[in-house]
Amino acid sequence: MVMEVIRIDYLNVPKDLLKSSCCIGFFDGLHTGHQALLDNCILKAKELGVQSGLITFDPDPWKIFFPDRVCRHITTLEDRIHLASAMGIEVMYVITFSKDFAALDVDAFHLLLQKMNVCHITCGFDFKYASKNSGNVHTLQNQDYFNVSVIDSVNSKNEKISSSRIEPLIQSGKIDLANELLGYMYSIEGIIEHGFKRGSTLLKFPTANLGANADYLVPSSGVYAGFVCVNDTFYGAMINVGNNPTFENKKVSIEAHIFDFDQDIYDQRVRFFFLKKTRNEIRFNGFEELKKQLESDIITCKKVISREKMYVQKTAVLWDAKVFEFKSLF
Ligand SMILES: Cc1cc2nc3c(=O)[nH]c(=O)nc-3n(C[C@H](O)[C@H](O)[C@H](O)COP(=O)(O)O)c2cc1C
Ligand SMILES: Nc1ncnc2c1ncn2[C@@H]1O[C@H](COP(=O)(O)OP(=O)(O)OP(=O)(O)O)[C@@H](O)[C@H]1O
Repeated sequence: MVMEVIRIDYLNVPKDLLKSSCCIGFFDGLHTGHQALLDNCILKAKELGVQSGLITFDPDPWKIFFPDRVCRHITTLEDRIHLASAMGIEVMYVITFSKDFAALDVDAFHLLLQKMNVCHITCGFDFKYASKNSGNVHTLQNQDYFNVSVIDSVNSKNEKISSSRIEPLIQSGKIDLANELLGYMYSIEGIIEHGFKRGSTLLKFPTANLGANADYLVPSSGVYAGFVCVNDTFYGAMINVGNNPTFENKKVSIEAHIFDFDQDIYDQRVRFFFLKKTRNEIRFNGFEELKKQLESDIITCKKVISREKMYVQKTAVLWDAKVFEFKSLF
């Protein structure tokens, strides 16, 4: 079923919205902590016989208050919409975040939710809202319009799972740990661009170069076992992030050698999935050394991918894709 996406600009709420049970927050990453909120929200919707909804904000509040700061994310708004739908949410309310919206007091915020026909709210124990974060779970529970479920902290290793905990894991290359907290494989979407063509000519290792959407967090330099999703199919791949020190490139590139793949995908929109970092980027003394390393990278990355079958399947389901089985290791 296609999820409905409804924009709400300031207090202009479309008329006749259906009754809903909603969870509320920014939800970058829709990680395993967020997923507990979604599960409760969907359960309550079923109990009450109403739609399940997710209320989020766009743009990121940080962009409104600090417009000059670089602000990267685990997921774009489009990803959040896609993942929420794949996780069973029926309607997504995207509230335009502005200085006026941020200035609403607690009562005005409650009134907005009532106008949206929300009859149940699910939020986390630390949810804050309204002007200067004056609203919290206690003020939310102390109004008369809707019921509230507060979800206790979902932890890993005695620490709350949060978007801000996952971000540095991605940026430092600890992708396997980030994936554990996300519950699926981290990914970056973009368009395949032309590289320097050394891969296909001199190295005989063709690579697809990703012109990544600038909203995403980029994993640190190094080689990763992962996948490239082309036309709803996950192809096993080894991905390099870095400036190719052997060739002293000026710019950091994100490129993948896709296993058993020979399609022309220039200018296509694709998604790179990161499973696990296998090594750092190295400066080699020429093509031959690099080529030898790439041959052994294939074996290492195929082994990593073969070990993580369940995990991969879970991510593919979220992205409505099938997984292409690459040829044997040798
Ligand atoms: C799995 C993989 C690992 C790589 N490792 C390195 C590396 O350690 N050092 C390096 O300088 N370049 C590395 N590269 C990048 C190659 O130098 C690059 O693919 C080659 O120069 C072709 O670039 P082009 O597509 O822009 O022509 C790696 C590429 C891949 C796909
Ligand atoms: N681990 C968690 N356990 C329970 N509730 C959570 C957890 N993480 C987030 N929430 C709740 O999910 C909603 C969305 O929160 P938010 O988008 O701020 O996520 P976050 O991961 O805490 O982000 P950040 O790290 O940027 O603060 C809020 O209601 C929040 O209280």
